[in-house]
Amino acid sequence: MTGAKAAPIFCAENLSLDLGGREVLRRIGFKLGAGEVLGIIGPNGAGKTSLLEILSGRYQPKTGKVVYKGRDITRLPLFERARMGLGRTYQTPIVCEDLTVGETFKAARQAYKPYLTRFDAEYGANLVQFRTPQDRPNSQLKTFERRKLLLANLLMRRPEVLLMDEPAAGLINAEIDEIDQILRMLSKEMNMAVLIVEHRMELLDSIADRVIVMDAGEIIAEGKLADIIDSPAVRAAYFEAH
Ligand SMILES: Nc1ncnc2c1ncn2[C@@H]1O[C@H](COP(=O)(O)OP(=O)(O)OP(=O)(O)O)[C@@H](O)[C@H]1O
Repeated sequence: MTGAKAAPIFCAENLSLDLGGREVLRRIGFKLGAGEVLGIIGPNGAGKTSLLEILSGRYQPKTGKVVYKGRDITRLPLFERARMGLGRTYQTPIVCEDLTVGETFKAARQAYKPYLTRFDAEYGANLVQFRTPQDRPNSQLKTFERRKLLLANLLMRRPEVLLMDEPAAGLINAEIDEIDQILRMLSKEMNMAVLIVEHRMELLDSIADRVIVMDAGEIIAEGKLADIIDSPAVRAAYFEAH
């Protein structure tokens, strides 16, 4: 069973957030099922990244809850959420420039206990078809290789929920197609729940089961991308000045 019909594994309930004395998120809620891909779109400043920060544990909300597998994890720090199976990726794929690919895998294997094996590292690399030689310095990696390296490092811990901030940023079309295939496989074959903040409509159109549109800190539309993208509320958010 896939999509919205699956039991939710990850939920946001009534999340609000103040930053710099201003309310940047208001009453945000959604449910994410195992095997489901939920896209989040919205104009600049809508609050998408702030929401990811709450979901992954960097920000504490003013109100509301983050629930993972039925457990309230709102107060748990980032690393504890990671241990429980929540993976987060960032818009900019930052790797340690002084390490090689092999050293990066080793550091990821030993990031926290239980330490993972080379077999786990190979498993992660195979999932994203990362074929760059182990002795290659990270400083020589292109954006796509950096993204894949970080994703492989994440996947070797076998997360059940992925929170992704613009996984297609800085990629060319052929690379976006590959990311599309990888995300499809992770969600539909491996049953991971995937939440993606993404500006590339073509990627979301292809893989998102459902999309949430945010504007000025609120959810203004939700549904299949094709059904909501031309709605008056969404058009107003994108094309009318606030
Ligand atoms: N640390 C901060 N202090 C004060 N205001 C902030 C802070 N971080 C973000 N904001 C404000 O919160 C609002 C939401 O920002 P956020 O980065 O979450 O939006 P976004 O939808 O991710 O935008 P973008 O698509 O440009 O990345 C914006 O108005 C932003 O200026």
